[in-house]
Amino acid sequence: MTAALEVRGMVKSYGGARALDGLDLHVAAGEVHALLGQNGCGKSTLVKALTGVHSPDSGVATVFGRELTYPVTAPHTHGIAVIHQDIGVVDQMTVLENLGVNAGYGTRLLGAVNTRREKRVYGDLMDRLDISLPFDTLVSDLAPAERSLLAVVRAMRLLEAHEGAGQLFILDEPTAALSGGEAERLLALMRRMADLGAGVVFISHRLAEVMEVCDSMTVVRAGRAVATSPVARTTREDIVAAMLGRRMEDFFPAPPPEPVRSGVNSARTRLVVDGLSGDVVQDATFTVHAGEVVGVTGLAGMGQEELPGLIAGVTTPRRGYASVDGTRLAGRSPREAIDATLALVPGNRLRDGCWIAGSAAENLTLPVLSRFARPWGIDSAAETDHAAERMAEVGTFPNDPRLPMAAFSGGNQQKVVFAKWLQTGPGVLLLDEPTQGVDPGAAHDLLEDVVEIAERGSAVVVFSGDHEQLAAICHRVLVLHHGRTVAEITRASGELTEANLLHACETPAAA
Ligand SMILES: Nc1ncnc2c1ncn2[C@@H]1O[C@H](COP(=O)(O)OP(=O)(O)OP(=O)(O)O)[C@@H](O)[C@H]1O
Repeated sequence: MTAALEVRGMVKSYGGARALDGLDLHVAAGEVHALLGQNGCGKSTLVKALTGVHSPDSGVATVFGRELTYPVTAPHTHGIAVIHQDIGVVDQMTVLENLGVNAGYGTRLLGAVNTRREKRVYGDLMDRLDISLPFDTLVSDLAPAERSLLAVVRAMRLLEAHEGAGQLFILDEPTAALSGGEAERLLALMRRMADLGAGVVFISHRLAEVMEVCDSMTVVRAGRAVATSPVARTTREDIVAAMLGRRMEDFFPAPPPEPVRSGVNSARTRLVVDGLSGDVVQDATFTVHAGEVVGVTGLAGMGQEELPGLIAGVTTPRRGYASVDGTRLAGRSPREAIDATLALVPGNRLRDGCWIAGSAAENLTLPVLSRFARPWGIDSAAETDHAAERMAEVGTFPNDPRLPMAAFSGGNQQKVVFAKWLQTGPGVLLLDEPTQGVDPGAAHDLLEDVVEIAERGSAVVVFSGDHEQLAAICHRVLVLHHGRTVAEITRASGELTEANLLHACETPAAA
């Protein structure tokens, strides 16, 4: 079979640290190939080397038989397209305008874009891919998966403009922010792209999806390929063992013992949400007790993205309120919520969670900076020691608080953001997609911390589209549909399963 991508002995160091240590990789044309590994094992570094963000120190990469020369310029002319999670489509423009952004094809010199012809070309392309997107719809009105489909269509058109080159698509955690049904649409498209002859590399921490869509996989550990095999001949447990270098018994920790919620010995109510409404969320009303882990889920756009910000005062509610330990929040500032010991670990790490140019220590100590204030200024040695301890607790790699956040892999940035809020000992902890982009080993460790903090008496709310995770770690899960709570599934009922949660999200009337 033709090799879409052949990498031999690729090495890349940052300073003294080797991110790639002689990496080998073979991706055949016509297959979906999973590139797997712990956070920081070198996956993004490989992608950056193939797309010219930086050059490797040594090693050879061949795309459809043509060897790349470094630095790689204009990767699309070599047949390489990368679809990132943050896919770079413009919300305020229509689908067609987005498709035209990087395409000069329809234009004549100083002439207008030939819209009819462009629509026909893209229409044919979408037919081949077995998808359809409404050309005149604003991208902001598309479903999340459709934004990714759009990015793929745009990339494919760009590659097809270079006849002769094959097509190598690298999808870097494209489904991380999608719920189950939405992710399926993208998986189907990946399959279709491979069936049309492209080589498709799927970088993901979501192993269920890998098992579903991929033909083969390579596991990378510390910059080297440590396992490669057809997916049909491996198991999820084997993959994780290859990633971590040890077997993991359970993918998720068990929730803490269920607190008693009513009666004389009942656990104290820590969070009250009463009639809270925003743009999407309507009349959210629930309580969370000390020691409880409560999930909130729904399909994309149903309100679970908005609710954490409403509770934490990041967005001012239209109606209703939240209170923490009896203190009613006005909902107008996050500071007020933080003072009431409510912590929100935000979902979009780059937008809300971290200061990318700052060091890990500066990011981590932000909520507790006053502890390091001395008459002469900040005691940065104490600050760094403190950050190193907290980072070790959540297993950040490398454990060097002086490095800028930009030097950490995505999953490790998430661990720093997590540690930042855990250290405040929150009475109420809101976690928005807490393990997005985090590898299964690290996700297990982070969730163990969540369980522990609940055991120590915090009230925890997890907002997530990952139903397997919610079913595993929560005492009960609320399901939102068009902003309203349409179901509450409890562990005690024995009904709290991944399948039931998905069913309740997709067919709310039956829930
Ligand atoms: N600009 C940089 N400066 C210093 N070190 C870096 C830089 N970029 C990456 N690294 C280091 O290189 C290693 C590989 O990082 P990379 O981003 O390739 O990991 P990854 O496998 O993509 O992880 P994730 O699954 O978390 O996205 C990590 O140890 C990371 O800290």
